Amino acid sequence: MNARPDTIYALSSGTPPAAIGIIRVSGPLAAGALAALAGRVPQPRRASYARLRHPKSGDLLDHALILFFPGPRTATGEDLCELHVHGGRSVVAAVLEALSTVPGLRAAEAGEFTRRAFENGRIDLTEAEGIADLLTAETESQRRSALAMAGGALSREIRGWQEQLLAIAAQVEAEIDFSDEGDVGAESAERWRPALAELERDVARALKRPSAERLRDGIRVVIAGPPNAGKSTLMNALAGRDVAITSPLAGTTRDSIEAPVSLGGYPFILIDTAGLRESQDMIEAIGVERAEAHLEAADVILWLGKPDDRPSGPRIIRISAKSDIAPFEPGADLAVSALGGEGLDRLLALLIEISAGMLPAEGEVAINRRHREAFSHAAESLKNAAHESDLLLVAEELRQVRLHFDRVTGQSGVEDMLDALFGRFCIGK
Ligand SMILES: Nc1nc2c(ncn2[C@@H]2O[C@H](COP(=O)(O)OP(=O)(O)OP(=O)(O)O)[C@@H](O)[C@H]2O)c(=O)[nH]1
Ligand SMILES: [K+]
Ligand SMILES: [Mg+2]
Repeated sequence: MNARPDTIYALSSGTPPAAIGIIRVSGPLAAGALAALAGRVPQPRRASYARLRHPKSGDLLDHALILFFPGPRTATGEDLCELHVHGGRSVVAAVLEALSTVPGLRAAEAGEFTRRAFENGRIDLTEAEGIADLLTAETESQRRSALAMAGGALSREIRGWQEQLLAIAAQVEAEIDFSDEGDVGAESAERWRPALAELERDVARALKRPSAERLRDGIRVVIAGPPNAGKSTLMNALAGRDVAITSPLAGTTRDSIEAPVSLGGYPFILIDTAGLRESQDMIEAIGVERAEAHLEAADVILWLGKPDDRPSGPRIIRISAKSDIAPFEPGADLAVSALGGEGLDRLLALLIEISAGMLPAEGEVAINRRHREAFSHAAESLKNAAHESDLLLVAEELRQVRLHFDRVTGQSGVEDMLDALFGRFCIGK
């Protein structure tokens, strides 16, 4: 970073018009910006009323609430101020324009406030990721996991591991020094091995955590079966809206249709597919191929065919469909009438029960691909260390483990991913 960073500003609240608009200014000139527009800098961390005037023309822009937060104990780690103005389009535009005339100020880029928080050590990388996830969270389970991550749940855990690692490494180093002096007793040696094994277990357990990608994109529920089984009707019933065309004609659905839905606070992607049959129709045949590909990638399959014909897959709910007019299929898990509503509640409950195991529990964080990669490298090095007898090599493996942990929290080797991460944020965050 520069010795003296730019002072940046942006509208941090939602798109106008709105009741209020909150404009944030961060950087060494934040107080100066307040002085330029409000004529004074208020007492730290106290909201106060001010008339905002254009610094050049002196025109009255708005009546506002202003706040000043002196760094470094602020959201960005810098001097920070907020202008709570009326959220009309032209009010916000006028105040932003006025700020642009203050020398040394410039408009913030997407995610730049959060990036400064990271660069100034206010948050680590996992917390920044948690904030990014929180901004896009649409379901309860996404919000809970993102909140835990943003609140530092994963950082705290890694900090704990780093401490254990440090203690182990110190003992290994001490043994290396002793063995140089040639007086190490074999039985006093290697007391650190159990601690190493424990750390290895902890990291292995973390690797089994639910995937953040699945949490973000939803659990893939594929509705499949022969033509006219009632798949699209069930899709519409579960989605609560008319997503797919239904009709008495077999072969109505020819392409797959996806609908993201939130059920019981969990994110799902419902996928309706073409009825599985040998078809002479080329387009329908392609649809059937797609259906089979979806079945391969499904997290859960809702099977509406004969229970014995079911495809192989991890989790299958065999549904005896059209229970209002059709007899129960022996071997099915439950009877459902998508039109009449019978069995829909039980199906929903079953889906949610299955999903609960795939998504993070209360207070637990899901880990993303980046975390997973670093953790599996760390696990690999921990394993190598555990099987190594040469203490110098053990020490080297432990050093590698530390670097992998550092990568997760952003202490090292992450420059390449920072732009990608902070680019996910909107301007003003
Ligand atoms: N009585 C009754 N009819 C149903 C039910 N579900 C679907 N149907 C009817 O069955 C017919 C076929 O339903 P679809 O939902 O189009 O079946 P599909 O499996 O998507 O059919 P394809 O896309 O052609 O493979 C339609 O006429 C629906 O109204 C149900 O629960 N009860
Ligand atoms: K049909
Ligand atoms: Mg259909």
